[in-house]
Amino acid sequence: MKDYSVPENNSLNRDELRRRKGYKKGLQLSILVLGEKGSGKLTFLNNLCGQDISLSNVDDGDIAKDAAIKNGHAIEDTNSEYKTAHLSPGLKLVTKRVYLNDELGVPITLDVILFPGCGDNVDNSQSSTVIKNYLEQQFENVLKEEVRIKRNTKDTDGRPHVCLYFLKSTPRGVKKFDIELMKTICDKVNLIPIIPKADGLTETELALHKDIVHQEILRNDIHVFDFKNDNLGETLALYDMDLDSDSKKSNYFPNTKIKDISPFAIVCSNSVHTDTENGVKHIREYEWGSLIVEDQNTSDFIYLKAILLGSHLQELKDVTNNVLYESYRADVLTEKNIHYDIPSYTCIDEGSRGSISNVSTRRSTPSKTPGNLDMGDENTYNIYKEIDEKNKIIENYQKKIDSLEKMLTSPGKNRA
Ligand SMILES: Nc1nc2c(ncn2[C@@H]2O[C@H](COP(=O)(O)OP(=O)(O)OP(=O)(O)O)[C@@H](O)[C@H]2O)c(=O)[nH]1
Repeated sequence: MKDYSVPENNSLNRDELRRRKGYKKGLQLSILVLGEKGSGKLTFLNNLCGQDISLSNVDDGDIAKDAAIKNGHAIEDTNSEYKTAHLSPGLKLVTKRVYLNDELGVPITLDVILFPGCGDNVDNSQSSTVIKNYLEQQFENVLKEEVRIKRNTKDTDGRPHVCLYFLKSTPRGVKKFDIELMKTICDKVNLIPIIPKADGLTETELALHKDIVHQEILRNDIHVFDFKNDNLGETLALYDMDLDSDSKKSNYFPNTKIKDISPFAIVCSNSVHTDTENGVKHIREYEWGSLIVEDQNTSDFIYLKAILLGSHLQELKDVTNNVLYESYRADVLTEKNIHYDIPSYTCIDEGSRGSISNVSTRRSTPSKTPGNLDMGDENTYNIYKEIDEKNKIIENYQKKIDSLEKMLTSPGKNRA
């Protein structure tokens, strides 16, 4: 386990201090996992978490589930044997909170969200809408909470930060249903396509399937998470692992771009092997021998794990909040003809935080001009009312700040 204490005679920069503070508090990530029955979702999650997460014993207190069910966007999972989901029509929602530590010993709270039955019904036509509604409902919950005077965003934020979409290889390429669903949700969640059970494919078949998935994504204008120019070497280094320089031990070079290996092809297993030197590893056994799931040469599993729980965890959250949610928020407020700039404090970084007065003046101005708000709409009226109350509070604070500033800058007062 890493030591996060400040070393003697060594001053840490602000970013490093902030990072360490965050690490002490622990990290949180919400993962939505989609894919048809038997595609290996649960096995992957077990390998990712390093424990049997046993979804049959779901946590009833989960926010996402409650929120969706209350709003009629998903059918409650009354049958704890969720594995029989395909026998009954419709789509279920299962959520689970898992507590784990990453390789560096940092505590991570992982919220897992699954929709058993997705793509498994004879008629799957409603699934895309249900899942899209669920994602929008999570945004809506945050938006409603944001405009309250006393906010409790911690308990109402059920937004998944990433969707791992398991695309089983079929002789006909990617299924139409999967393309439709990915298209429907790609602007609501960071999408990362996965090719599971890569051990069932020869190298040539895998390359062909990756290429087919890639082409379908481009042709259908599906927006997948943008890894920009990040490379694999850095990803592993940040997670305290090295890309094996021995080309026999790694499929890629350290400067290989992550986007060039996507979609990730993974192999997972429920068999655990523990030894004193390498700790716990997952093994997939065959008649001819065995594979270690965590080996760099076996599949892309270890890169995906490093990306999710290490190098890109914060970026997945930032993009969810600052890009996907912001776009939803702008669309909703524009639709309702609300021209207010509802404060989004998370977007204010150190650089732009300098002037509180700028922020409050900008927000307070429109509170006196309701414009063409549809005040007949109760929801709009409530939002407007809460914004107005909030702006009044900000204005009062601004007045106090102004008078304090005057006191401080007045030479007569300073001398007194
Ligand atoms: N060969 C191979 N089998 C795998 C792999 N991953 C999972 N499996 C097997 O595939 C079967 C289904 O795996 P699950 O993880 O239960 O699949 P799931 O998508 O969660 O399925 P549902 O729970 O029914 O939705 C199990 O027998 C796993 O052992 C893999 O990488 N390779």
